[in-house]
Amino acid sequence: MLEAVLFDLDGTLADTAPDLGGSANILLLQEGRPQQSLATLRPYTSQGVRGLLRAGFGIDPQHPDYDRLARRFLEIYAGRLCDETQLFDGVAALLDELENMGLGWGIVTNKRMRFTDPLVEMLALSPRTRCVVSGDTTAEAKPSPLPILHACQLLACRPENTLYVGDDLRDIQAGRAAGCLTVAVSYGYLGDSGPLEQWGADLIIDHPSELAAYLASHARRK
Ligand SMILES: O=C(O)COP(=O)(O)O
Ligand SMILES: [Mg+2]
Repeated sequence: MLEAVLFDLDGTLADTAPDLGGSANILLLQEGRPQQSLATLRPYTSQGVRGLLRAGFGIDPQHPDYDRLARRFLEIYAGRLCDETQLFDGVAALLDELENMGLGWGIVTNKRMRFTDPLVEMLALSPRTRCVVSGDTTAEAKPSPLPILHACQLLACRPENTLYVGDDLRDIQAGRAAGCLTVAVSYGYLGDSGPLEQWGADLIIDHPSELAAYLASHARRK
């Protein structure tokens, strides 16, 4: 019997790529570098600042300019967390459906708290989500199972009766390591982790409505 559904944030609940990519382009402009299209930056947004600096500047954390550029990028992003960010099509209806079914849902993201908390507020999800676990809430971030296990404690649900939904290989790895059922979404950022059919997810969906349909046939009222 399903007890709860936990979601990744970037690339799963919310399309944060326009603000992350937009922030990267502001930084590129300030540094006198050429702009990148959102289509180019989009797959890298799954890896947060590290991915965007790799895409925009071709640098990794070992590079001497990395810390300075990462700090600047995060300052810029903090000022435009939700200018263009919105829930993916079908997410609002899915969350309504979960609540109608009496299933609690929560957020487990690798985004840091200082960005997650205001963004969740601006997306009007704060009163609805049963937990917000960020990349720095627990000692380790995904692909460690710790954040998901922490969320299960907060929701008082058993991992084996919980779905974890995400758009990156590390989401599926974390969910499986926590003992959850896992769902991979193909509409997110996917990253560079190879075909999602090979991630080992229990279910793959192309649109949030497919999860609603799956839950309607599997979930029981609490
Ligand atoms: O900001 C990140 O590092 C990625 O965030 P996510 O875990 O919600 O996809
Ligand atoms: Mg994601």
